[in-house]
Amino acid sequence: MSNKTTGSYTTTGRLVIISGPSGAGKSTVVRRLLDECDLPLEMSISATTREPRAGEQDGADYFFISDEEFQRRRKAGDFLECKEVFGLGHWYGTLKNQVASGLNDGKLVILEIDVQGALAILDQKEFSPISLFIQPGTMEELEHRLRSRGTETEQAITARLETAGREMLFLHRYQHEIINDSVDRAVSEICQILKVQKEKQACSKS
Ligand SMILES: Nc1nc2c(ncn2[C@@H]2O[C@H](COP(=O)(O)OP(=O)(O)O)[C@@H](O)[C@H]2O)c(=O)[nH]1
Ligand SMILES: Nc1ncnc2c1ncn2[C@@H]1O[C@H](COP(=O)(O)OP(=O)(O)O)[C@@H](O)[C@H]1O
Repeated sequence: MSNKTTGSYTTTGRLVIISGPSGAGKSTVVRRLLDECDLPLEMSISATTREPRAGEQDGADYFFISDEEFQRRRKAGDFLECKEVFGLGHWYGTLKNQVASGLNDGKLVILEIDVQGALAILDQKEFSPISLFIQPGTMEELEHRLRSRGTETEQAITARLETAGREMLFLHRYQHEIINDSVDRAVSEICQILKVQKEKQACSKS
């Protein structure tokens, strides 16, 4: 991942940060984007210490690992960024080895991560990620989506809603705001933004 001569990250690929409140529809939109957007996209699979939900697969949705393993890998420097999200004791982190080959191969490597993690990457000068903040329209809609998804306890829903209020304050740090009131529209807007960025990058190299 690190360019041996300059010590900086290679610029052939690009990180794409997709974040925003839990329940805004990030996973739904990213899944569709990977299927429908005609660009060299690659998903970075994060590690987490939370329990898998019904239907989630290790190595596809996340690498589900123990607290001990997570902290061991954290100390070993395996993460590009990692955070305890929602204050419920669950850690999430972007693994360096998940982004390295994609960046070297010129891919747009998608990081679906929380706002703290996004800010940590935006603060690292060696990256110039494309950053998108997905939001649901209203807090009422967010709560409705979290409840109807049916995956969280009441405590987890409350933590997500409280965190959402704080996350909205960082919207200005992102290049693009996507209001996900229609998945079709959100997917096509994001695909269009990524195409424009990819074109710009190609032009600046030629
Ligand atoms: N900082 C960071 N956040 C992550 C990472 N992977 C996932 N997240 C975020 O952790 C939060 C919780 O994710 P998850 O438990 O899957 O719940 P959901 O957002 O309600 O679907 C979401 O905001 C994710 O975007 C990661 O590698 N790093
Ligand atoms: N535009 C939308 N309109 C209505 N429901 C949506 C929309 N996008 C996502 N959802 C639903 O909202 C819930 C949360 O979406 P999800 O993708 O899991 O959010 P996140 O990954 O941001 O936590 C899911 O039940 C999903 O089907």
